Amino acid sequence: MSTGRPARRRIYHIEDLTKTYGTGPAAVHALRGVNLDVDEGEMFVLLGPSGSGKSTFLNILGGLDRATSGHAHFFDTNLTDLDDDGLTEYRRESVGFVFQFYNLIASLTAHENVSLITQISKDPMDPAEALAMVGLKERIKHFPSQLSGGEQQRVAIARAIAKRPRVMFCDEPTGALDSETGVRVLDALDRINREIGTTVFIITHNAVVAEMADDVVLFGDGRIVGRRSNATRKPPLELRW
Ligand SMILES: Nc1ncnc2c1ncn2[C@@H]1O[C@H](COP(=O)(O)OP(=O)(O)OP(=O)(O)O)[C@@H](O)[C@H]1O
Repeated sequence: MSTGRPARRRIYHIEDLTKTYGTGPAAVHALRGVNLDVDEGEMFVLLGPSGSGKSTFLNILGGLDRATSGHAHFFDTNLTDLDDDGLTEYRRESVGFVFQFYNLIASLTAHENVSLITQISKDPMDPAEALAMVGLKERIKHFPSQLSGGEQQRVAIARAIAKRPRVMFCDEPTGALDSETGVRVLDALDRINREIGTTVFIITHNAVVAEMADDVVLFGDGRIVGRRSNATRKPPLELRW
């Protein structure tokens, strides 16, 4: 059945992915066999209780951690086959990360924080263009201490997007923000997804955020226990919590 969406390439094909931390009686089964297909350009939201495996899953997809078994294909590349150098190259060229805490360098301006990444990227955006995309055109000369939490998070998003990654992984990007500020951060992610087609994954504890997604995945005890597609995406600026 047609979904009405244009045909897209598959960016991730995940098969029976498991992750166990530790061994013997102390072993923690963080992922117990996850299967998922993701099309390029999708906006994905991952929900689930604390400890259900969301961050572990994203860290493996982002090349920050390794699976215990199973496969994670990124287009034709099996991430689970890559050595450390291969994973580093994958992260550097294809992946942007946004975390709950912004990790900006306090002594550098917004523009300089973004430039640090563009200087080592193959085909970067102009840092000012990346900052304009997240609504910070007028703030490029400000230092982190002169910016609100939401603005600092948007600098972190500009830094992640400036190297034109194929995919963005965002782990609790609004976790430290109030609702009004949080929706502006989500709006920046929505804009990047729509305007340059970056595939975006957002982990959140906030079920309201799911309304802005194409697809919503629910984790429970190391497995995907639910998945749904939204017929329409709610604009982030209309979300309230
Ligand atoms: N480095 C690690 N060593 C040992 N156990 C770990 C490690 N990282 C995660 N775990 C465990 O794996 C399980 C899944 O953790 P994970 O962080 O993926 O869950 P989560 O759904 O992202 O939780 P939260 O919403 O609280 O961030 C938990 O039981 C956690 O304690």
